[in-house]
Amino acid sequence: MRLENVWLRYHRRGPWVLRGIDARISPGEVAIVLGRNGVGKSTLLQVAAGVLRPGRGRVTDRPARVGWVPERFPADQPFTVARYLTGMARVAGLGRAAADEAVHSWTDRLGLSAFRSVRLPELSKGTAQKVGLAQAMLRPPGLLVLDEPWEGLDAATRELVPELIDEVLAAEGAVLVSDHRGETVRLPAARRWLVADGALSEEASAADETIAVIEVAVPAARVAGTVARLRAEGHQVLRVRSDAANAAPQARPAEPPRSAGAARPAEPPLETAGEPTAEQPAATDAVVAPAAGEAR
Ligand SMILES: Nc1ncnc2c1ncn2[C@@H]1O[C@H](COP(=O)(O)OP(=O)(O)OP(=O)(O)O)[C@@H](O)[C@H]1O
Repeated sequence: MRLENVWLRYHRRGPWVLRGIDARISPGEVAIVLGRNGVGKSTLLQVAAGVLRPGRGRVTDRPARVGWVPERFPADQPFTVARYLTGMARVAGLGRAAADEAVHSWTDRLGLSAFRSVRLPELSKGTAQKVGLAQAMLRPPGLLVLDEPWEGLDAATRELVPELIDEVLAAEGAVLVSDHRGETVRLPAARRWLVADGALSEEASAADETIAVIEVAVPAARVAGTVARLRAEGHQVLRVRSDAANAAPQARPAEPPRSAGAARPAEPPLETAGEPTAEQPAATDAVVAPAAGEAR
């Protein structure tokens, strides 16, 4: 999704809150929107979510399904939790049975089961906020926009927010989130968008300096080629070890993976001391990390 030269003001002659914002977020990415109070973070999120229309400029390629969680859930509605969520699920396009199932599963997951027949205005702020989260997740969103999602939530649900974000990212959704509590330290891979004076700039992400270590199991015959390929792609190979437990026949893939390297015959062993050759046991873990300074 792209924001292209987006300008927004709330009143015809009022000051512009957003002034020519250009930004882009891709599937599988999360961006934290930062900035001092009143600078326009919520405004930007609402434009991204499609709640506000820019006065000038446009938003393109917004995913069809947007989950929008406002900072304050609008609880002044005369519905019970179950009725509200079922209605929202139907609006999101789910059939009756699928809507009931989604409501059941999300109220369970967010600890709302006991509140299904409670009317929205009777909920505490934190419980109402959970209803807001549930309605955004009833159908997996292509874009999830969370305005201060940790505000007022109990500890258990605060822990759940990064999990929900990860699920959206894993399904190739994108996530925008604002946070003044510092809870986004839980999202180390997030991009950081800074709003100031109506403009947006991107801070260097902590993820750019952070190294992640991935353990990869490959058939022993492919080790040398895999190691060579990973190095050629700029990754550091930290260690290669044989893994007797994984060498059992049922742990092997029925067919070797059909990646470009895997399709080749066993490559000659690397000469690095301690690295295995094609004669070593059937399953081996290569531990890799991105090379220092590698971009995300
Ligand atoms: N509905 C509205 N009508 C008029 N002005 C508004 C409205 N909503 C926000 N504003 C103004 O727009 C500016 C940006 O507000 P916004 O809520 O986007 O900031 P924010 O960075 O999210 O603030 P906070 O960190 O306090 O939540 C502020 O000056 C605010 O007073």
